[in-house]
Amino acid sequence: MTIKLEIRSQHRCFGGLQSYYQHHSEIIGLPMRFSVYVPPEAGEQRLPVLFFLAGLTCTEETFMIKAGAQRYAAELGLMLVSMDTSPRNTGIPGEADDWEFGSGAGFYLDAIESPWSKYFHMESYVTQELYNIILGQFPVDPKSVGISGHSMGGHGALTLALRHPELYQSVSAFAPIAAPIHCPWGQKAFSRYLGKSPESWHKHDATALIESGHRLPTPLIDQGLDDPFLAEQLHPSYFEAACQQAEQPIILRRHAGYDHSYFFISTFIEDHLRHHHTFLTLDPADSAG
Ligand SMILES: N[C@@H](CCC(=O)N[C@@H](CSC=O)C(=O)NCC(=O)O)C(=O)O
Repeated sequence: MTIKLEIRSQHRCFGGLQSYYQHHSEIIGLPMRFSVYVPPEAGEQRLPVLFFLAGLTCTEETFMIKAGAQRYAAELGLMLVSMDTSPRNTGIPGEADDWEFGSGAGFYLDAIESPWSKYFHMESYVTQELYNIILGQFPVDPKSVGISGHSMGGHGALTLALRHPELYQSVSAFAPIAAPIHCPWGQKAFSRYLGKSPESWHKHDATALIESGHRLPTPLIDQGLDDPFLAEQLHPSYFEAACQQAEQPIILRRHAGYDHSYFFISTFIEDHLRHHHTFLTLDPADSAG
């Protein structure tokens, strides 16, 4: 089924095209916005694509404006997709009162607790509706799909790759919330979106998913050591320990002096795009065995 997309704006960028879209989302029940960068190679060719999940307070614009990814995507022939970080204007009282929860803080899961369960279906939106729009209505190779993200979006990238291994062939993250059940951001969001059951929390925690046997393509993870959220919110070492215990390959790089901002992301985005491009253009014959 072709979904009607409203083009909000389009901009030539490094020879490709940066576009912003809005559409009615069946899964959310409200309008949703997303952004796409199509590199210059696109024509008859089907391209690898990278979904980027942004963090708390961000929108579909943040990554495209601040990460500086298009220069490398144009060079590599990689399509980029980013999306808003939650449903908006739902009418739920207080939805936009707290930057850590509600609007701009959908945590890439499907809420099961009222009132959030009526609209907050970000996991299904990203893995089903938006995924099908991108694969069905853009020049994409359906076997070459990567996922990345930052902070809350890094949690989203890791958990969606772990929960839906058939959908994503490459994974990376910047400063992910790597063990949300052990940090205040995660505990606030999970208690309100998912209720009290520990089982439902574990299904959306990257570290717990590794511990329970889920696996993902070797993720590249970058973490700044001057990140003000590192000690209390992010816990990459919990994820690293679980991966070591499970013999899950992982590339975790720690960078002295870098913080949580898009200055950090823009410094290392080239490495992430090259990581995805390598995985997404591997000849299956080379990786068999
Ligand atoms: N508003 C907050 C800061 C919020 C913040 O730092 N958001 C990060 C993601 S944090 C985890 O998901 C972000 O990417 N912000 C966008 C940006 O342009 O930097 C505060 O006031 O402290």
